[in-house]
Amino acid sequence: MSTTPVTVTVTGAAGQIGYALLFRIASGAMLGPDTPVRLRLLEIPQAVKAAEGTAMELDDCAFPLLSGVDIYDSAEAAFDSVNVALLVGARPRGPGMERGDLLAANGGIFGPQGAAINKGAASDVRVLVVGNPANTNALIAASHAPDVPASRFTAMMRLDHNRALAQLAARAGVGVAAVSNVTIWGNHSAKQYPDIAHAVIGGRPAPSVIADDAWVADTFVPTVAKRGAAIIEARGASSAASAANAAIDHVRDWVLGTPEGSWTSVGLVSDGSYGVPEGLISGFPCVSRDGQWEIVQGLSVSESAQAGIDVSVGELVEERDAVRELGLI
Ligand SMILES: NC(=O)C1=CN([C@@H]2O[C@H](COP(=O)(O)OP(=O)(O)OC[C@H]3O[C@@H](n4cnc5c(N)ncnc54)[C@H](O)[C@@H]3O)[C@@H](O)[C@H]2O)C=CC1
Ligand SMILES: O=C([O-])CC(=O)C(=O)O
Repeated sequence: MSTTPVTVTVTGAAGQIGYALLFRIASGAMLGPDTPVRLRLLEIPQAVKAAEGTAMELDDCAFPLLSGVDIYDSAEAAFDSVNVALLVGARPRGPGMERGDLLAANGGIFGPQGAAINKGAASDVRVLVVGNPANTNALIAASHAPDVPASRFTAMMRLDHNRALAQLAARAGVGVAAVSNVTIWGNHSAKQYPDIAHAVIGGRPAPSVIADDAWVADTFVPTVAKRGAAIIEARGASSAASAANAAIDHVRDWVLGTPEGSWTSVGLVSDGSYGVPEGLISGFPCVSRDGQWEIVQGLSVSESAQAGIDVSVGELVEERDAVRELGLI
């Protein structure tokens, strides 16, 4: 076992996702069974007491890998020496809202947090933004951290990716482990483009296993893209356990590597690949090698897929322009 703990900061630690996330990080599900972790919880002052309750429960689990829990209401203190930063703390949407409607309420959180990461984070810092609208919030945070490579700021597309795997597995009547290489392009929003063109089901191309273009276009794509709203409608609150699980999957693959032969979906800064304007944080098919995300290159993109990607990327451009207007980047 390694002896130096990895410092993991979780913002919004007293919230719903925080409650589903912290115990799994402390159990070793995120960084592996040999890596001790030191948790730093960031909350707003009014929620510090609730975070203290969560920290008491973490103690009571007696996790062998948990080397300490500290609670902060200052971003600078919480991100000092951080290796993995999970930016969850932000308002969730309610029924009838789109995630983009949260920009005005949440955008202001991510500039100061990006600046604090720039100031104090460890040189290997990896950042995952979960708080919505995640892609544009990640853009805001990255733009306040000029000394940190932009590729270290990622946005969570993994929940959409996992939703797509589950829908395909159910349709094909196979276990979810038999499905791979789905891509969620663009924005984590209702305009995302879930793409099965290169997906594999049980070793065979997904389009020929499913063999039903109408189901893909009229059922699969909207089910995945609108799943967050369906959960809010059913639960009366936004996805929490599945979001926490996706965050664990994202960071685990980033640090430990994606399984050989398969990729996942990551909100990563664009280098211009697949026509996505440079600098936007967009969903791409990605593999992780040696602890770095790389966009999978050379995939064929049909005309209709490109149209779907363009719509979603257009929304990212609008969000970027809106936060520019608000002076957030
Ligand atoms: N990217 C994704 O796939 C998903 C994103 N989300 C988003 O994650 C965010 C959190 O969701 P929940 O945990 O359900 O919400 P919640 O309302 O239960 O918890 C949010 C927590 O963040 C804290 N917070 C607010 N401002 C903060 C700040 N400046 N610094 C630190 N903490 C702060 C609040 O005090 C609260 O405890 C929401 O924006 C939600 O929309 C939710 C599900 C999936
Ligand atoms: O839909 C929401 O507002 C929460 C979220 O991002 C998701 O479940 O994908």
